[in-house]
Amino acid sequence: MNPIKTLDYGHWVSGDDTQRKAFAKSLHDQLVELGFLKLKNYGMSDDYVDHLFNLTEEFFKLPYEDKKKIAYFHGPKLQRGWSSLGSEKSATLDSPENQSHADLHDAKEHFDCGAAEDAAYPNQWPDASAIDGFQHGIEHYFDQCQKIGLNLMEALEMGFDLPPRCLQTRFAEHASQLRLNHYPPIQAAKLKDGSTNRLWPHTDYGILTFLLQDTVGGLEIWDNVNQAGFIPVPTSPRREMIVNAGGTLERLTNDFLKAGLHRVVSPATADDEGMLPGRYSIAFFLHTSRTTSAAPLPSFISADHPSLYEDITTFEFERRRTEKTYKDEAPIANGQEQKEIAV
Ligand SMILES: O=C(O)CCC(=O)C(=O)O
Ligand SMILES: [Fe+2]
Repeated sequence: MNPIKTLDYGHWVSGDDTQRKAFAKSLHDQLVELGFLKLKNYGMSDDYVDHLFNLTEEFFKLPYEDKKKIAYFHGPKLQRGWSSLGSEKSATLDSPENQSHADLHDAKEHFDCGAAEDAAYPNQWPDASAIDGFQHGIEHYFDQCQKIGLNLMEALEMGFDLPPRCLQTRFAEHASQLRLNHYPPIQAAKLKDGSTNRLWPHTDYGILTFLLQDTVGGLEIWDNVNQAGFIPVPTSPRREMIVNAGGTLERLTNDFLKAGLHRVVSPATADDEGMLPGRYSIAFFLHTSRTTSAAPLPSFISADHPSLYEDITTFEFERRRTEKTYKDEAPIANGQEQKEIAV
């Protein structure tokens, strides 16, 4: 049986005391045991989510020249705008099996943005004339996710029996990020040759990630319960929101809770010789204010379990992680090369 449980978010926001306590306990248990769960009834209709996926598809279908205008180049700034195929290298992150594989490619392109209020790192949007309603639609979804995230922080405080508001007060600044992912159609055989994957195993950096995926499949999570390999995340029902714990939460809890390792591969049902269809996903990364500490909270430190992490800011933690993924960055491929990398 698939161990990813589905929690009813409605029980948290409008349930009675018993339902709220049960939700907080399940959230805690799922994150501690597996690092993943799914949410239903999170307040967005199927039509709304369809609209988001339509905007996502429209963005990636824009001509190469339009995307290039808002290309992100690695540097001191945070990721904003379009990252071309192969520019980021998730294989250099933290999977036990791929630590030194800087030459492995992710067969995807993505678009990143922060909060509209995040003046320190302004967003880069495509021309409004090229794609109607994109900025407004994505900003709106961003705000919905941020609200869900803050609500879940209260649930986590209850689930972990932490002092009230000790997590919620860490979000004064708007430092979360939203990523649209596009995995272009690719020959299944290309993923089997060992150098390319849709997305190599990695953990995310923030507190929690909220992920929506389309119906193509291929997302797999590490089975932390049995330690017996990766297990597929079912694509149906499509509208459930997948939640996973990120690296900052792992640090704050002093490893009491581990960040969920995940990857995107060929779906199990794929024909080994054929083409995999293109795939889209939408990931929201809930981050604390950049100046807050990423050292373990006092509640998770004891004589038996001393602090495992140095006291750096969450921003510094994220910066170090991003630095790794752009190691050996290739120059941005031109339009034709983009197509060749994809197939
Ligand atoms: O595409 C997916 O399903 C996963 C995306 C992901 O893990 C990420 O963007 O960090
Ligand atoms: Fe991820």
